[in-house]
Amino acid sequence: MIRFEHVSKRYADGTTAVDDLSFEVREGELVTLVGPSGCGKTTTMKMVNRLIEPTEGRILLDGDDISGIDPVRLRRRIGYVIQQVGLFPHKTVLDNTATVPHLLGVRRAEARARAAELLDLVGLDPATYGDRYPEQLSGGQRQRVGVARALAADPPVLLMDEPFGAVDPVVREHLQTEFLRLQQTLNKTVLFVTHDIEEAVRLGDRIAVYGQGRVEQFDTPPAVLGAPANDYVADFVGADRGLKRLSVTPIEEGDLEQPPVVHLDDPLPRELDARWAVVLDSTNNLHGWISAEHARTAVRKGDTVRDHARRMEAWLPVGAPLKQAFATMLQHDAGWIAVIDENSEGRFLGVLTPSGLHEALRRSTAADARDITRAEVELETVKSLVD
Ligand SMILES: Nc1ncnc2c1ncn2[C@@H]1O[C@H](COP(=O)(O)OP(=O)(O)OP(=O)(O)O)[C@@H](O)[C@H]1O
Repeated sequence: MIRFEHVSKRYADGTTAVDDLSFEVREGELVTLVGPSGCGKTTTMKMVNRLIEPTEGRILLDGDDISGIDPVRLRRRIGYVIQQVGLFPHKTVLDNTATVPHLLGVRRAEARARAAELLDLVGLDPATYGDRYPEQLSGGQRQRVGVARALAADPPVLLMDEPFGAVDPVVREHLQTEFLRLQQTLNKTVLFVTHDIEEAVRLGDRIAVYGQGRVEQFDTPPAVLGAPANDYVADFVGADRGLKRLSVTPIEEGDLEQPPVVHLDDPLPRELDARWAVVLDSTNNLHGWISAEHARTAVRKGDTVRDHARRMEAWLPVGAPLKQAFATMLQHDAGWIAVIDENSEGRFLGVLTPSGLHEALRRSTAADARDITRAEVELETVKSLVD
């Protein structure tokens, strides 16, 4: 979708801002560009909408060399969100959002109706906020209007340059969560600049880690965290990368163990093969659990599992991040957590235990595929937490 082919940018004063960049952002993919200040992220982004022209190489959008596309036409296909949102101070929130479609010839009423939908989509009630002026909004609300405005012309591509950089960490996390949810339905092709590795890892399908003007590693968050390409990347992602990887590694079915299972209407068993069993209903959905000791001591003639089962307080869908599993285990002081398939009405799949969690992390490093020994991959932090 967006393809960089040996792209370099040298400024007149001799600064090489970007040096021989080659990578591709696939359709519907969110790629984060992360690196320290001055490493060339913004330059990379501005070359995509031709605010800056490369000195060498070419950039293709949907297979077309953008140097042959009129910049104004090009920018209609590309939404742009920047940190200083740049809203028009004398226009209302609704009019700010409707500006671009209106400029593109959409009738005013239609543009405003669409703008109202978009404000709703980014979590701002148009009835409450539509008639306000930018100065009457909080920083986070202004950023949302910035996102809504960039989406207004429905461009297939979004460029986002530190869009959540100017708000406090709590609002920032909130905006990130909302943006991820939005992206799940919109499926835009997104290039997202940040200097914050946590943000890059959280949002990116893939991450480009920049050194000075060069991409040092371009890979998925688990791969960057699990197998940094070199010392520079390892240093940049931080010593706690093992922990960070917990947030980007999903629970897979293969990570799960199969405990003994009983059904609600079964007679209460006197003996179980383990200290506890999972209790399912007649459609194999998760109901709860039962402890072996309780079954042994409490059983009376004619009792069924239903009479003694305890409801499950916590479970997770398959695909949830390991961090959530770990947090849930800690919160409930539980040695295992049940995992269900939300797509098939909550069918029980198995349980995740600390050792399953540890194995999942190992898998996620792709260490074996890269032929590096497990000892080289930093798992110690997590290991010490779960052992
Ligand atoms: N017009 C210019 N003339 C000369 N050098 C420039 C110009 N614009 C940017 N640079 C230099 O190019 C390099 C890359 O700048 P760029 O803005 O792309 O970095 P960045 O990674 O986005 O940094 P930040 O996170 O601080 O925004 C920097 O060293 C910067 O000083």
